[in-house]
Amino acid sequence: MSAFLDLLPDRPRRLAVLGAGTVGRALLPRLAALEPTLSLCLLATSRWRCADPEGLPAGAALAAIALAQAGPDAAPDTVQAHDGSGDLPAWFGPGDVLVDATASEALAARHARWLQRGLRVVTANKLGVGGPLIRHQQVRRQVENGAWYGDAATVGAGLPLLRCVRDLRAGGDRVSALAGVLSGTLAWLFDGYDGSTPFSARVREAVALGYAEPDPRVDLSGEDVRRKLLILARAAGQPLDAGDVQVESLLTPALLGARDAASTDAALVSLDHALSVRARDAAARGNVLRYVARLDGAHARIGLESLPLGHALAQGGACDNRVAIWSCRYDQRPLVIQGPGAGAGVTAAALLDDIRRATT
Ligand SMILES: NC(=O)C1=CN([C@@H]2O[C@H](COP(=O)(O)OP(=O)(O)OC[C@H]3O[C@@H](n4cnc5c(N)ncnc54)[C@H](OP(=O)(O)O)[C@@H]3O)[C@@H](O)[C@H]2O)C=CC1
Ligand SMILES: N[C@@H](CC=O)C(=O)O
Repeated sequence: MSAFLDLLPDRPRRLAVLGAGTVGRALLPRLAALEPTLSLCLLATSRWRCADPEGLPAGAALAAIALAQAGPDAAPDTVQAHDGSGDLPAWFGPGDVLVDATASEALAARHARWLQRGLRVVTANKLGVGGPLIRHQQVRRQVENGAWYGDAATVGAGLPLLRCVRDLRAGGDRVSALAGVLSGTLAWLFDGYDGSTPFSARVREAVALGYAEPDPRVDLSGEDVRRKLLILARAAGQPLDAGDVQVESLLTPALLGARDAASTDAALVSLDHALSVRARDAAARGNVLRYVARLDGAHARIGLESLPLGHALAQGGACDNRVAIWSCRYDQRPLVIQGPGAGAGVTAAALLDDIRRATT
């Protein structure tokens, strides 16, 4: 069936974009580059969606959903309420492209089933291949059977990290170790931080810049980095699960206990003292703080490190990710990849690249 549809000359592929937040909104204007081979037919947030098998104008769909979100009574006829479970219209089928631009656990749990149905899945959501090992394995099984899964945006916001690890393995190389800064938010927070300004104010800025996860505690706890390290480790042939990674969380009890966005924001000040002490201590030694992920064989750990200024992993600025890869080929001096690792623009561009690959 999928192969048959792929051969149809005059039917643009349908595109569904789930998620219209920082990343989803940045993707929409870029889709014009893929017309007329691709037609946006579904746009959804967690509670509302616009859908039309013949195609939707992206700007109007976004505006209609925004009206519905502002107040259900204002919802235009073109918008329907939905339960966020990822049920798709019957007309969305094999050969069509689905983009997951959410951080939804429920949607990530559907990736393998969507692939099995013949959909091409492109994701910024790390909970698919960076979630439970079994979920990763289900997705890989579908890919081995010919399904198309684009996950470039999940690590380094599209930096050629995952591709590099996979290419090394495909060429018969063996990735023995990885080390790097994998969080754009934490890179940005610790870039130039010497403890003299409130860390909490920096976190608020990183959220405003669109670097942080929908809940910034996912960055501060190391959970976002854990997901990325799992994705890289699995690509390197290490079938690790979340519990195999030793993680140093930066969360304080006050942040752990926060119940909603407002109390999380208020609890951010609890970070200020502890982190300023660590930053001043590092500065006194001529060092800087970096939140580093390390994989050595099957051993994985993540945490805050005090590194000399000249250290390879202390380089890079702003939200840069910087990752060193050791393999048989790169055994004496590692291969190093560096660049912006978060932000709406680079992430949306990485999704667009994957959508283009999925449709050509
Ligand atoms: N920001 C970045 O730099 C990067 C982000 N990513 C990943 O991109 C994803 C999105 O991040 P971001 O845009 O910042 O997050 P936002 O919180 O800004 O947006 C998330 C969007 O997803 C929607 N959503 C949530 N659950 C569902 C659901 N079940 N069905 C349909 N839509 C749903 C939300 O709707 P509602 O408004 O109703 O809640 C919202 O529109 C995350 O997984 C993140 O890890 C990856 C690389 C870089
Ligand atoms: N919150 C993430 C966004 C990209 O994955 C980060 O800061 O790296």
